Amino acid sequence: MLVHFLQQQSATRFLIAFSGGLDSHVLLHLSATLRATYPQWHFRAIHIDHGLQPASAAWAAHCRAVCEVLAMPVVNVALHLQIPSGASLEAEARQARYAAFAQHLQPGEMLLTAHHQDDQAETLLLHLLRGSGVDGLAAMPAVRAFAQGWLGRPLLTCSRADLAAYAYQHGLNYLQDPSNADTRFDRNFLRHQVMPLLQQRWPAVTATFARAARLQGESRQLLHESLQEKLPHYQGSRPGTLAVSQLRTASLALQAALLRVWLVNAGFQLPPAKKLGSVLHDVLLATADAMPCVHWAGCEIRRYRDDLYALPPLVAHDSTQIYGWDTQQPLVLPSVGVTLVPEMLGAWLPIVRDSGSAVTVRFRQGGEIMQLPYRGGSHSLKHLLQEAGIPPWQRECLPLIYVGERLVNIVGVLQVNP
Ligand SMILES: Nc1ncnc2c1ncn2[C@@H]1O[C@H](COP(=O)(O)OP(=O)(O)OP(=O)(O)O)[C@@H](O)[C@H]1O
Repeated sequence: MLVHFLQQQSATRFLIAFSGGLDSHVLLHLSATLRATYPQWHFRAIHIDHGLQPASAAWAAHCRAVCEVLAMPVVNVALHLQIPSGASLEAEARQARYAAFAQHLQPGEMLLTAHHQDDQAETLLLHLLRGSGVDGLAAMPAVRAFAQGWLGRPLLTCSRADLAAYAYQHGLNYLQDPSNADTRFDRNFLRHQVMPLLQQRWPAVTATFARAARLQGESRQLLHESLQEKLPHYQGSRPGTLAVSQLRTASLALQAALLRVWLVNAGFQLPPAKKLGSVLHDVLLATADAMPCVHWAGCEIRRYRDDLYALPPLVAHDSTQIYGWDTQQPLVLPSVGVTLVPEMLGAWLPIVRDSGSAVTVRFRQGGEIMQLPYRGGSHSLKHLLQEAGIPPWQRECLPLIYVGERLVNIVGVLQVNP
């Protein structure tokens, strides 16, 4: 089954996530035995030492030794985790583990983990217990994009018993993590208490659950494809935004699904159900002049006029700063993440260079004026920004380029020539 899985992939380089436990030891061993017959495939392993158990350094040494015997190149990563008080140790370790995998995965390489059918059944149940929808119930896909390559799970069709039989047959010496027996953890409780009971009555329950997850995965994919097709019809007036009025014509279920796809496309973490509800009720239904904001880890949803924005949290910025600019080099403005280049001065550049006029970059304080000769006279910055539809939270962060005391460029919005 590993051969069949690998033959279906476009990748030819594989990084095996090797914890030293039964499942990943079998995966490592199977991969090592394939090398003679399939020289086009290249394998290496990675072991992460989370440093959370007294024996973890000895486990890392064991993994190194196993890889040496199998002549398998291995990357050893030792993590020094600081677990914030109140945080879940498991969740923090997992996050750090996947960050390390991502860091070491080469472009076009596929990370292989040893998740199997029993893991899949447990994952499905855990999601069911959390009240997940199709995304969660699809549990773990066999292949998904990951970092600069992919994450593949070639053993999803094998049961734990199959893997144990293989390990026994080949005399594999694998590690047993004592925490796997601790039924205070939900997954272990399902594994040791719930699944055996279900198996007494429905012997094929593990395979059945895994099939249910696979079917949900297919539904998820169809849904995803159809939503990606629909999304452009809901585009707002500015790049990356959604049109509130258009969204409101959709059913509630479609609104929620479109929001999720939009957020995932933009690389944001999905909101908890309650937050998504707030976006649907408080933001989409707000009056046109309201400026609601809903936020969760790494994301803020804001609305301005008819556009819905998803943004990284705004960082505090000192708008009283004034930068002098010699216009010879680009000017980096770290507080707003913008770099100005001399060409932004347009026809002012030769004048500035000849006359030696001072060029400064400022931010909005209130009361600024811009002269627009082609529209006759002076216009307030506030009015010009409103006219250009710039949302209020962006206004304080827009660099304003001055030649002497004359505002000549509202960066990204409006520029005037001499
Ligand atoms: N310390 C580790 N070093 C390298 N690979 C690991 C390590 N721990 C886990 N893995 C990989 O992840 C797979 C799943 O491990 P495990 O079931 O312990 O993790 P989980 O937290 O339950 O699942 P997930 O990684 O999906 O959250 C293992 O089969 C192995 O391939």
